[in-house]
Amino acid sequence: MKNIETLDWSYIADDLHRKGYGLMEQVLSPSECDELVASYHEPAHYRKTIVMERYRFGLGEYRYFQYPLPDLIQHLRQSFYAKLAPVANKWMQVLNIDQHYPANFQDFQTKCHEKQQTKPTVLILKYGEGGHNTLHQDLYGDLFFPIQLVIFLSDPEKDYTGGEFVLTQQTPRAQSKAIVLKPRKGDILVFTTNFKPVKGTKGYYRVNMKHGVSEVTSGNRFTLGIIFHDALS
Ligand SMILES: O=C(O)CCC(=O)C(=O)O
Ligand SMILES: [Fe+2]
Repeated sequence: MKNIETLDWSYIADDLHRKGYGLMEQVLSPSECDELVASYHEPAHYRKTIVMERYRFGLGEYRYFQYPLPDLIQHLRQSFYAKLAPVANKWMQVLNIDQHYPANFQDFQTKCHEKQQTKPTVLILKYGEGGHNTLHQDLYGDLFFPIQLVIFLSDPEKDYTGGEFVLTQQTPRAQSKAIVLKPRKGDILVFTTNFKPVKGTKGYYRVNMKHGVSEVTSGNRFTLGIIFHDALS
């Protein structure tokens, strides 16, 4: 894994402010990705498996990790949080929302626990042919962090086809804009969980964002999602 400290954080912060997402290329090595994919089949890591069609979330399956998280994931969650908290705080400030995110992850987690949000939300997702994920937002209680990550564990065109990552951006009183991305294995996509500020003529306003995955047309696609807030259940 690349050293998180040496990634270009000012570039990512800029992209998040401007577009609501930013891509960090080749952060995990192919073997780290393969190990995570292999761990999908070790039930001891997980607290719950969700068959997506049962809830009409799409077609595919995902598993929520159990605490303690594997070291690599815990490290990514803590170190990305610390880099992203200033961006989140800036968003809340310009939107006049009374929410301050502590500088370090442990303190944020304590705030989640105080709201009974104690269950880990980190998940690994698997989509086969026909698999897809309907547009959604990952909110798991009142307290949420407005930015999250997806780590791409499979190679587009080699391991699967189709399966683009889709973001929609909904400006008040307008139709949604779609953004379609196809990151490579080992890339980390950082994106908005529910809304981001946009500067208008009379100050900042909110645009809502959702994300999902278009249909996988062949092969298998695995991703790892890191959401920073914990869940009520
Ligand atoms: O599989 C994907 O690319 C999206 C996963 C997702 O919705 C998430 O991690 O929150
Ligand atoms: Fe999601």
